[in-house]
Amino acid sequence: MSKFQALDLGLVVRGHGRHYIVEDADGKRFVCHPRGKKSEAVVGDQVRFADSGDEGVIEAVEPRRNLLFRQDEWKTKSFAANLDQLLVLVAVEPVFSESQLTRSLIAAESAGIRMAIALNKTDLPGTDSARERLAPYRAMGLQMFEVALKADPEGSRATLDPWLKDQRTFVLGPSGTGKSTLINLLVEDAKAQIGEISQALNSGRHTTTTTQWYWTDETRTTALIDSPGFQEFGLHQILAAELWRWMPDLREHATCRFANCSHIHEPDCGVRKAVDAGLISAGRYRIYGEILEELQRKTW
Ligand SMILES: Nc1nc2c(ncn2[C@@H]2O[C@H](COP(=O)(O)OP(=O)(O)OP(=O)(O)O)[C@@H](O)[C@H]2O)c(=O)[nH]1
Ligand SMILES: [Zn+2]
Repeated sequence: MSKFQALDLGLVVRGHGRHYIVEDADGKRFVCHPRGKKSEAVVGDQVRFADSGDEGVIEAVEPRRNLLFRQDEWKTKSFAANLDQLLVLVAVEPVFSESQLTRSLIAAESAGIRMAIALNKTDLPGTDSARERLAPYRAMGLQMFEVALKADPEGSRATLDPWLKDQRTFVLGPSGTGKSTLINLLVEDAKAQIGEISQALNSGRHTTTTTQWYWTDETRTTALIDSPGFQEFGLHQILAAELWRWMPDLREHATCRFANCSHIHEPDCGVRKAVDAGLISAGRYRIYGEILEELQRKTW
Protein backbone atom coordinates (compact mmCIF):
# COMPACT_ATOMS: atom_id res chain seq x y z
CA MET A 1 0.00 0.00 0.00
CA SER A 2 1.36 3.39 -0.97
CA LYS A 3 2.14 5.73 1.87
CA PHE A 4 -0.16 8.29 0.26
CA GLN A 5 -3.17 5.98 0.41
CA ALA A 6 -4.64 7.91 3.31
CA LEU A 7 -4.67 11.17 1.37
CA ASP A 8 -7.64 12.50 -0.56
CA LEU A 9 -8.10 11.21 -4.06
CA GLY A 10 -8.71 13.93 -6.61
CA LEU A 11 -9.21 14.42 -10.32
CA VAL A 12 -7.00 16.84 -12.27
CA VAL A 13 -9.35 19.06 -14.26
CA ARG A 14 -6.85 21.59 -15.50
CA GLY A 15 -3.13 22.12 -15.62
CA HIS A 16 -1.42 25.42 -16.09
CA GLY A 17 2.35 25.52 -15.81
CA ARG A 18 3.17 24.16 -12.39
CA HIS A 19 -0.34 24.67 -11.10
CA TYR A 20 -3.22 22.29 -11.23
CA ILE A 21 -6.88 22.37 -10.35
CA VAL A 22 -7.79 19.21 -8.50
CA GLU A 23 -11.39 18.23 -7.81
CA ASP A 24 -12.28 16.02 -4.87
CA ALA A 25 -15.06 13.44 -4.72
CA ASP A 26 -17.60 16.07 -3.67
CA GLY A 27 -16.74 18.33 -6.58
CA LYS A 28 -14.80 20.79 -4.47
CA ARG A 29 -11.82 22.25 -6.30
CA PHE A 30 -8.35 23.04 -5.05
CA VAL A 31 -5.37 24.80 -6.53
CA CYS A 32 -2.42 22.45 -6.14
CA HIS A 33 1.19 22.17 -7.13
CA PRO A 34 3.24 19.01 -7.45
CA ARG A 35 5.71 17.99 -4.78
CA GLY A 36 9.20 18.24 -6.21
CA LYS A 37 10.35 19.60 -9.52
CA LYS A 38 8.50 17.42 -11.98
CA SER A 39 4.97 18.22 -13.14
CA GLU A 40 3.88 14.77 -14.12
CA ALA A 41 0.15 15.03 -13.68
CA VAL A 42 -2.10 15.66 -16.66
CA VAL A 43 -5.78 16.42 -16.98
CA GLY A 44 -7.79 13.30 -16.20
CA ASP A 45 -5.27 11.95 -13.74
CA GLN A 46 -6.32 10.64 -10.35
CA VAL A 47 -3.97 12.08 -7.76
CA ARG A 48 -3.36 11.80 -4.07
CA PHE A 49 -3.24 15.30 -2.68
CA ALA A 50 -3.02 17.12 0.61
CA ASP A 51 -4.90 20.37 1.02
CA SER A 52 -2.66 22.47 3.19
CA GLY A 53 -4.73 25.59 3.48
CA ASP A 54 -3.51 28.06 0.92
CA GLU A 55 -2.45 25.69 -1.81
CA GLY A 56 -2.60 21.91 -1.97
CA VAL A 57 0.21 19.54 -2.81
CA ILE A 58 -0.01 16.65 -5.26
CA GLU A 59 1.93 13.82 -3.65
CA ALA A 60 1.37 11.04 -6.16
CA VAL A 61 -0.25 10.28 -9.49
CA GLU A 62 -2.27 7.05 -9.49
CA PRO A 63 -1.59 4.49 -12.25
CA ARG A 64 -3.25 5.42 -15.54
CA ARG A 65 -5.67 3.41 -17.59
CA ASN A 66 -4.46 5.16 -20.73
CA LEU A 67 -2.79 8.34 -21.92
CA LEU A 68 -3.49 10.21 -25.12
CA PHE A 69 -0.45 12.06 -26.34
CA ARG A 70 1.50 13.18 -29.34
CA GLN A 71 5.22 13.28 -29.77
CA ASP A 72 7.34 15.10 -32.29
CA GLU A 73 11.10 15.01 -32.62
CA TRP A 74 11.66 17.31 -29.69
CA LYS A 75 8.95 16.90 -27.17
CA THR A 76 6.03 14.92 -25.92
CA LYS A 77 2.73 16.59 -25.26
CA SER A 78 0.18 14.77 -23.19
CA PHE A 79 -3.42 15.55 -23.94
CA ALA A 80 -5.17 13.74 -21.12
CA ALA A 81 -5.31 10.48 -19.17
CA ASN A 82 -7.95 7.91 -18.26
CA LEU A 83 -10.22 8.63 -21.21
CA ASP A 84 -13.12 6.51 -22.33
CA GLN A 85 -13.26 7.77 -25.86
CA LEU A 86 -12.18 10.31 -28.47
CA LEU A 87 -14.50 12.39 -30.60
CA VAL A 88 -12.86 13.91 -33.63
CA LEU A 89 -14.93 16.82 -34.83
CA VAL A 90 -14.57 17.77 -38.48
CA ALA A 91 -16.77 19.96 -40.64
CA VAL A 92 -18.02 20.32 -44.17
CA GLU A 93 -16.16 23.66 -44.10
CA PRO A 94 -13.32 24.36 -43.60
CA VAL A 95 -12.22 21.22 -45.45
CA PHE A 96 -10.43 18.98 -42.96
CA SER A 97 -6.97 17.56 -43.38
CA GLU A 98 -7.17 13.81 -43.78
CA SER A 99 -3.62 13.52 -42.54
CA GLN A 100 -4.52 15.19 -39.24
CA LEU A 101 -7.62 13.09 -38.92
CA THR A 102 -5.66 9.89 -39.53
CA ARG A 103 -2.96 10.89 -37.09
CA SER A 104 -5.36 11.55 -34.26
CA LEU A 105 -7.08 8.22 -34.89
CA ILE A 106 -3.74 6.39 -34.84
CA ALA A 107 -2.83 8.04 -31.54
CA ALA A 108 -6.13 6.95 -29.99
CA GLU A 109 -6.05 3.45 -31.47
CA SER A 110 -2.52 2.84 -30.18
CA ALA A 111 -3.53 4.13 -26.75
CA GLY A 112 -6.50 1.77 -26.69
CA ILE A 113 -9.11 4.52 -26.71
CA ARG A 114 -12.44 4.05 -28.52
CA MET A 115 -13.24 6.74 -31.07
CA ALA A 116 -15.81 8.32 -33.33
CA ILE A 117 -15.96 11.05 -35.93
CA ALA A 118 -18.61 13.75 -35.99
CA LEU A 119 -19.15 15.68 -39.20
CA ASN A 120 -20.51 19.15 -38.42
CA LYS A 121 -22.22 21.78 -40.58
CA THR A 122 -24.20 19.24 -42.56
CA ASP A 123 -26.61 22.05 -43.39
CA LEU A 124 -24.05 23.27 -45.94
CA PRO A 125 -24.05 22.25 -49.61
CA GLY A 126 -20.64 20.55 -49.48
CA THR A 127 -21.98 17.79 -47.27
CA ASP A 128 -21.97 15.09 -49.94
CA SER A 129 -18.32 15.51 -50.79
CA ALA A 130 -17.35 15.59 -47.10
CA ARG A 131 -19.29 12.36 -46.65
CA GLU A 132 -17.39 10.87 -49.55
CA ARG A 133 -14.06 11.81 -48.01
CA LEU A 134 -15.16 10.09 -44.82
CA ALA A 135 -16.33 6.92 -46.55
CA PRO A 136 -13.10 4.99 -45.89
CA TYR A 137 -13.43 5.71 -42.18
CA ARG A 138 -17.01 4.56 -42.11
CA ALA A 139 -16.00 1.44 -44.04
CA MET A 140 -13.36 0.54 -41.48
CA GLY A 141 -16.03 0.41 -38.83
CA LEU A 142 -15.65 3.78 -37.15
CA GLN A 143 -18.67 5.23 -35.44
CA MET A 144 -19.80 8.22 -37.48
CA PHE A 145 -22.17 11.06 -36.57
CA GLU A 146 -23.59 13.83 -38.71
CA VAL A 147 -24.55 17.04 -36.96
CA ALA A 148 -25.31 20.70 -37.52
CA LEU A 149 -24.45 22.15 -34.16
CA LYS A 150 -25.51 25.67 -34.98
CA ALA A 151 -28.22 25.03 -37.56
CA ASP A 152 -29.89 22.22 -35.61
CA PRO A 153 -28.69 22.24 -32.01
CA GLU A 154 -31.46 20.05 -30.62
CA GLY A 155 -31.13 17.42 -33.33
CA SER A 156 -27.36 17.41 -32.90
CA ARG A 157 -27.66 16.98 -29.19
CA ALA A 158 -30.04 14.06 -29.65
CA THR A 159 -27.56 12.46 -32.04
CA LEU A 160 -24.56 12.78 -29.74
CA ASP A 161 -26.03 12.45 -26.25
CA PRO A 162 -26.46 8.67 -26.12
CA TRP A 163 -22.85 8.11 -27.17
CA LEU A 164 -21.48 10.70 -24.76
CA LYS A 165 -23.57 9.73 -21.75
CA ASP A 166 -21.59 8.61 -18.68
CA GLN A 167 -18.34 8.69 -20.64
CA ARG A 168 -15.21 10.80 -20.48
CA THR A 169 -14.83 12.03 -24.02
CA PHE A 170 -11.85 13.87 -25.38
CA VAL A 171 -12.79 16.26 -28.18
CA LEU A 172 -10.29 17.07 -30.90
CA GLY A 173 -10.81 19.06 -34.05
CA PRO A 174 -9.25 21.63 -36.29
CA SER A 175 -9.98 25.30 -35.74
CA GLY A 176 -13.28 26.56 -37.11
CA THR A 177 -15.11 23.24 -37.10
CA GLY A 178 -17.43 24.15 -34.24
CA LYS A 179 -15.71 22.87 -31.13
CA SER A 180 -16.74 25.91 -29.09
CA THR A 181 -20.26 25.58 -30.42
CA LEU A 182 -20.28 21.95 -29.29
CA ILE A 183 -19.00 22.71 -25.80
CA ASN A 184 -21.43 25.58 -25.33
CA LEU A 185 -24.32 23.45 -26.52
CA LEU A 186 -23.60 20.54 -24.21
CA VAL A 187 -22.11 22.33 -21.22
CA GLU A 188 -24.61 24.84 -19.97
CA ASP A 189 -22.23 26.72 -17.74
CA ALA A 190 -19.08 26.30 -19.84
CA LYS A 191 -18.11 29.95 -19.63
CA ALA A 192 -18.60 29.96 -15.88
CA GLN A 193 -16.53 26.80 -15.47
CA ILE A 194 -13.63 28.35 -17.37
CA GLY A 195 -13.98 31.70 -15.66
CA GLU A 196 -13.87 30.14 -12.23
CA ILE A 197 -10.77 28.16 -13.05
CA SER A 198 -8.95 31.04 -14.73
CA GLN A 199 -9.60 33.14 -11.68
CA ALA A 200 -8.35 30.43 -9.35
CA LEU A 201 -5.19 30.03 -11.39
CA ASN A 202 -4.90 33.75 -11.77
CA SER A 203 -4.22 33.26 -15.43
CA GLY A 204 -6.40 36.23 -16.28
CA ARG A 205 -7.33 34.96 -19.69
CA HIS A 206 -10.44 32.97 -20.40
CA THR A 207 -9.16 31.38 -23.56
CA THR A 208 -8.63 27.65 -23.63
CA THR A 209 -4.94 27.48 -24.30
CA THR A 210 -4.63 24.31 -22.27
CA THR A 211 -6.71 21.20 -21.90
CA GLN A 212 -9.96 21.83 -20.11
CA TRP A 213 -12.26 19.40 -18.38
CA TYR A 214 -16.03 20.02 -18.36
CA TRP A 215 -18.82 18.16 -16.67
CA THR A 216 -21.97 18.30 -18.76
CA ASP A 217 -24.24 17.32 -15.86
CA GLU A 218 -24.60 18.11 -12.21
CA THR A 219 -24.05 14.53 -11.15
CA ARG A 220 -20.60 14.71 -12.78
CA THR A 221 -20.79 11.48 -14.72
CA THR A 222 -20.45 12.79 -18.27
CA ALA A 223 -17.35 14.75 -19.17
CA LEU A 224 -16.05 16.54 -22.23
CA ILE A 225 -12.37 17.31 -22.38
CA ASP A 226 -11.47 20.08 -24.76
CA SER A 227 -8.01 20.67 -26.06
CA PRO A 228 -6.26 22.86 -28.57
CA GLY A 229 -3.50 21.36 -30.67
CA PHE A 230 -4.81 19.38 -33.59
CA GLN A 231 -1.98 20.77 -35.68
CA GLU A 232 1.38 19.09 -36.04
CA PHE A 233 0.30 15.81 -34.67
CA GLY A 234 3.58 13.94 -34.27
CA LEU A 235 3.46 10.19 -33.76
CA HIS A 236 7.01 9.45 -32.72
CA GLN A 237 5.79 7.26 -29.89
CA ILE A 238 4.87 4.66 -32.49
CA LEU A 239 7.32 2.12 -33.89
CA ALA A 240 7.59 2.40 -37.66
CA ALA A 241 7.29 -1.37 -38.03
CA GLU A 242 4.00 -1.34 -36.12
CA LEU A 243 2.34 1.68 -37.69
CA TRP A 244 0.06 -0.42 -39.90
CA ARG A 245 -1.35 -2.17 -36.85
CA TRP A 246 -3.01 1.06 -35.73
CA MET A 247 -4.76 1.57 -39.07
CA PRO A 248 -7.69 -0.87 -39.09
CA ASP A 249 -8.12 -0.87 -42.89
CA LEU A 250 -4.45 -1.75 -43.44
CA ARG A 251 -4.45 -4.24 -40.61
CA GLU A 252 -7.37 -6.09 -42.15
CA HIS A 253 -5.37 -6.80 -45.29
CA ALA A 254 -1.91 -7.30 -43.84
CA THR A 255 -1.54 -10.90 -44.88
CA CYS A 256 1.80 -10.63 -46.62
CA ARG A 257 4.56 -12.99 -47.65
CA PHE A 258 6.99 -11.43 -45.16
CA ALA A 259 6.07 -11.17 -41.53
CA ASN A 260 7.95 -7.89 -41.27
CA CYS A 261 6.50 -6.45 -44.48
CA SER A 262 6.55 -2.64 -44.54
CA HIS A 263 3.79 -2.71 -47.16
CA ILE A 264 5.76 -0.35 -49.38
CA HIS A 265 7.93 -2.34 -51.79
CA GLU A 266 7.81 -6.03 -50.85
CA PRO A 267 6.43 -8.65 -53.27
CA ASP A 268 3.21 -10.44 -52.32
CA CYS A 269 2.01 -7.68 -50.04
CA GLY A 270 -1.63 -7.98 -49.03
CA VAL A 271 -1.90 -4.30 -48.29
CA ARG A 272 -0.68 -3.20 -51.71
CA LYS A 273 -2.95 -5.71 -53.37
CA ALA A 274 -5.88 -4.28 -51.43
CA VAL A 275 -4.92 -0.74 -52.48
CA ASP A 276 -4.81 -1.84 -56.13
CA ALA A 277 -8.19 -3.53 -55.75
CA GLY A 278 -9.67 -0.37 -54.23
CA LEU A 279 -10.29 -2.04 -50.87
CA ILE A 280 -7.99 0.40 -49.08
CA SER A 281 -8.36 4.05 -50.06
CA ALA A 282 -5.44 5.50 -51.98
CA GLY A 283 -5.50 8.54 -49.70
CA ARG A 284 -5.13 6.49 -46.54
CA TYR A 285 -2.31 4.46 -48.08
CA ARG A 286 -0.49 7.64 -49.13
CA ILE A 287 -0.77 9.01 -45.59
CA TYR A 288 0.54 5.70 -44.25
CA GLY A 289 3.62 6.13 -46.46
CA GLU A 290 4.17 9.69 -45.28
CA ILE A 291 3.94 8.86 -41.59
CA LEU A 292 6.09 5.76 -42.05
CA GLU A 293 8.82 7.82 -43.65
CA GLU A 294 8.65 10.28 -40.80
CA LEU A 295 9.03 7.51 -38.25
CA GLN A 296 11.88 5.87 -40.14
CA ARG A 297 13.77 9.16 -40.21
CA LYS A 298 13.83 9.14 -36.45
CA THR A 299 17.35 9.73 -35.27
CA TRP A 300 17.32 7.78 -32.03
N1 LIG B 1 -23.29 26.45 -41.23
C1 LIG B 1 -22.96 26.07 -40.00
N2 LIG B 1 -22.03 26.75 -39.34
C2 LIG B 1 -21.70 26.36 -38.10
C3 LIG B 1 -22.30 25.22 -37.50
N3 LIG B 1 -21.75 25.05 -36.27
C4 LIG B 1 -20.83 26.02 -36.12
N4 LIG B 1 -20.81 26.83 -37.23
C5 LIG B 1 -19.97 28.03 -37.44
O1 LIG B 1 -18.62 27.68 -37.57
C6 LIG B 1 -17.79 28.71 -37.06
C7 LIG B 1 -16.78 28.13 -36.10
O2 LIG B 1 -17.44 27.66 -34.94
P1 LIG B 1 -16.71 27.58 -33.53
O3 LIG B 1 -17.58 26.84 -32.62
O4 LIG B 1 -16.24 28.91 -33.11
O5 LIG B 1 -15.47 26.71 -33.97
P2 LIG B 1 -14.20 26.24 -33.15
O6 LIG B 1 -13.89 24.89 -33.66
O7 LIG B 1 -14.38 26.42 -31.71
O8 LIG B 1 -13.14 27.22 -33.71
P3 LIG B 1 -11.85 27.81 -32.96
O9 LIG B 1 -12.39 28.74 -31.93
O10 LIG B 1 -11.15 28.49 -34.09
O11 LIG B 1 -11.13 26.63 -32.42
C8 LIG B 1 -18.72 29.73 -36.40
O12 LIG B 1 -18.87 30.80 -37.29
C9 LIG B 1 -20.01 28.95 -36.23
O13 LIG B 1 -21.13 29.80 -36.28
C10 LIG B 1 -23.32 24.54 -38.22
O14 LIG B 1 -23.95 23.56 -37.78
N5 LIG B 1 -23.59 25.00 -39.47
ZN1 LIG C 1 2.64 -6.01 -46.83
